Amino acid sequence: MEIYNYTDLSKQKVKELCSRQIEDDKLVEERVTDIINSVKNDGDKALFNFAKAFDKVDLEKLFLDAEELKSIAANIPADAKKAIDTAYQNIKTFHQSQFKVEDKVETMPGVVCWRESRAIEKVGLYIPGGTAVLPSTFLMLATPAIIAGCKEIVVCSPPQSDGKTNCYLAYCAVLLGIDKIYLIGGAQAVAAMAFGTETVPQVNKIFGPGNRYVTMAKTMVQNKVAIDMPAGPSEVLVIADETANPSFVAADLLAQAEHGTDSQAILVSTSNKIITETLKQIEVQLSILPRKDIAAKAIDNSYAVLVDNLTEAMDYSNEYAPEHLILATESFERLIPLIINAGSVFLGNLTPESAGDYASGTNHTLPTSGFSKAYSGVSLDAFVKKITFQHLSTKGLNNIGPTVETLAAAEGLQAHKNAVTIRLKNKEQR
Ligand SMILES: NC(=O)c1ccc[n+]([C@@H]2O[C@H](COP(=O)([O-])OP(=O)(O)OC[C@H]3O[C@@H](n4cnc5c(N)ncnc54)[C@H](O)[C@@H]3O)[C@@H](O)[C@H]2O)c1
Ligand SMILES: N[C@H](CO)Cc1c[nH]c[nH+]1
Ligand SMILES: [Zn+2]
Repeated sequence: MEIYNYTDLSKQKVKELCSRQIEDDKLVEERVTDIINSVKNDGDKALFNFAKAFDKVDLEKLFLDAEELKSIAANIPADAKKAIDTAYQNIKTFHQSQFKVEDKVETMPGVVCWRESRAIEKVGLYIPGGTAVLPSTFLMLATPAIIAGCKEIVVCSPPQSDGKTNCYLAYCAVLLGIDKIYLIGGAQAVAAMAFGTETVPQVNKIFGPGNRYVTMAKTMVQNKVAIDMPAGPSEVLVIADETANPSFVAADLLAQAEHGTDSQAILVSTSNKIITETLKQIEVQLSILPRKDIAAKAIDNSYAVLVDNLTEAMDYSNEYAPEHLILATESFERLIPLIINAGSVFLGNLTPESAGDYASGTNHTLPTSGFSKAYSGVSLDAFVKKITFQHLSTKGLNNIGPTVETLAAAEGLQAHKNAVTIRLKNKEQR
């Protein structure tokens, strides 16, 4: 892990350090284009072929039904079942609290405007399953979809080598009342949900994190379906001052590093001592991780920045726009107003990022690669559309009419003007 001194960094270097561009992005784009075209042209046949090529499995069929899921779910260990139940309750509680009915507003006498939410009817959820199968993502996506009232929820996740799914995902399906899991991974799953195949229903919006193939596919199908956001390789930025605990900081950095070799774990600190001790702790903790090779590579692609003060640290973080921001400092309260760009924030020395990954209640599907500059993470809002309504009474028509007539005339749109004039003139027909 390289260490930089913020005062020595040129603007160009900061930009470079904040970019998540990887050299073979072009290659991924070409591969994904081919995959999308195959699914578009050959439907299910392409999906069977990709399962064989990428997941090394000869599938008999492309999904598991409710009976099969129930029988696989029966194998879940009791402690895992309890943990999933607890996480589900917290996620449900937090997302239910996001349900808000907005007030009607009288913008001028007799002119009333308001917004109502309607669920997106058909949604597609992608649950990663390459380097690790993520039942937590199933909870994070399906829970708000159900609360929002989405009618059709299509779930895709890569198949295991036995052509099935694991007991944790199956248990989530049973718990959530989802009666099918499509055994499809990668860009091909995204293409299947975007265009539909003989077996996979086409959806209106695709949600979920994934590797570079999945994320590239999501960005490429956007002229056909909506997507939640680019939620690619996980990343974390930790701001630590001298009140931080280096072993906690190291643990948080490694937690995101173990997701994949292309994950990033960035440390920004006001203290040289904290940086040195954290790096030592990373070595110690890394050695006992089962996924140490993956995490070590991600740590190699990451870096630390030494800053003069916490305000400078926040400046760097806002430029980087991390998926996860950890404020490992007792002064976290005063930093909150300075946060401009971040997917989700973890406050103080006792709040591990893993709490948000699994069970605190916030959603872990978050924008990566600097997209937290413009996107929010998944929430209940992502599963609904907001429809605006307006109603004009006689008083309202009289009040607003002349304004609309004048503006329509200014734009040279006579029919627009007439739609008002005809009503103003025909008082008896109102
Ligand atoms: N941003 C977020 O909110 C968030 C949340 C959870 C996980 N993640 C990230 O999701 C990612 C999950 O990635 P994963 O790989 O474990 O699972 P994945 O399910 O995203 O990808 C696995 C699939 O990738 C496809 N694939 C693999 N190699 C390929 C190749 N060479 N060419 C074409 N397709 C190929 C295969 O179809 C395979 O089924 C990780 O990077 C993790 O950090 C992000
Ligand atoms: N950290 C991931 C989001 O970037 C979510 C996750 C799932 N399981 C563990 N972690
Ligand atoms: Zn994680």
